[in-house]
Amino acid sequence: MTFSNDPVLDISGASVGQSGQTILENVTFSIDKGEFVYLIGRTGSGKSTLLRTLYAELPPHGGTLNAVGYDLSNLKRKEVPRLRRKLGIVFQDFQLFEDRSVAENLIFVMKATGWSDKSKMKGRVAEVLMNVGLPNSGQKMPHQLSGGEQQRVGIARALINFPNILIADEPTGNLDPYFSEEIYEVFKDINNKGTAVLMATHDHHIIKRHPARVLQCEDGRLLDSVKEKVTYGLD
Ligand SMILES: Nc1ncnc2c1ncn2[C@@H]1O[C@H](COP(=O)(O)OP(=O)(O)OP(=O)(O)O)[C@@H](O)[C@H]1O
Repeated sequence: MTFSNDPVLDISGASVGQSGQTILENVTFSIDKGEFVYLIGRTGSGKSTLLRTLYAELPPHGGTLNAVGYDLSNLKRKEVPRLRRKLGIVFQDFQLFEDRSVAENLIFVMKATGWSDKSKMKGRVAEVLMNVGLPNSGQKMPHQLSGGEQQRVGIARALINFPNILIADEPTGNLDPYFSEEIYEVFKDINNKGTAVLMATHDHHIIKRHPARVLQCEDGRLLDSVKEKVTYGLD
């Protein structure tokens, strides 16, 4: 159960890794409702591993991990879809179905997550497309959209079930700088309305232009700019 003032992510003494290898140890941080936090670190430092653990694609190797009210160390398989309704995921490569329209991409996720009322689905599709600044694109096919617009659809999809936090793994990694800025603005707009954001990025220009709390993966540890100096690429 999540109470209104509980952090959306509350991680203490956690180890994360994959294929039996631990990548980050003693990871401790929490993210409150409505916070905006960057996750940085060199290639291979463990950003994706941490994010994939948070959305239950990888099991934690130890510690206490609470994500949107779910205990990730004891998560039952049937709870994973419920966790992912409260925690929206945005990918670097958009991961849209190329043979379905924008609206159909969104409706696919809605049906898979328990929506059935057609008029409610239509209403929610219009709402999330409005939230990401694509009010008239429901009938378009992904290939008719720019990369930046396709990522907006990816964000709209992550918003469908009113998540408490958006977790984004290098959402601007496939975009040129103009679209990167635009996508940042979409995240910030959503964040200003109360949804927390945890964004992994290599884009130090964005962090410099829009400073916020930074978590940094370095040498198997996670540094937190609230408590210590983070350095990688920011000086
Ligand atoms: N499937 C896998 N099995 C075992 N080790 C892996 C696997 N995928 C990645 N790794 C290792 O885990 C470590 C962390 O990788 P991860 O992808 O989390 O880093 P990252 O910080 O997200 O990097 P990038 O910025 O390139 O996305 C790396 O040393 C990598 O080689």
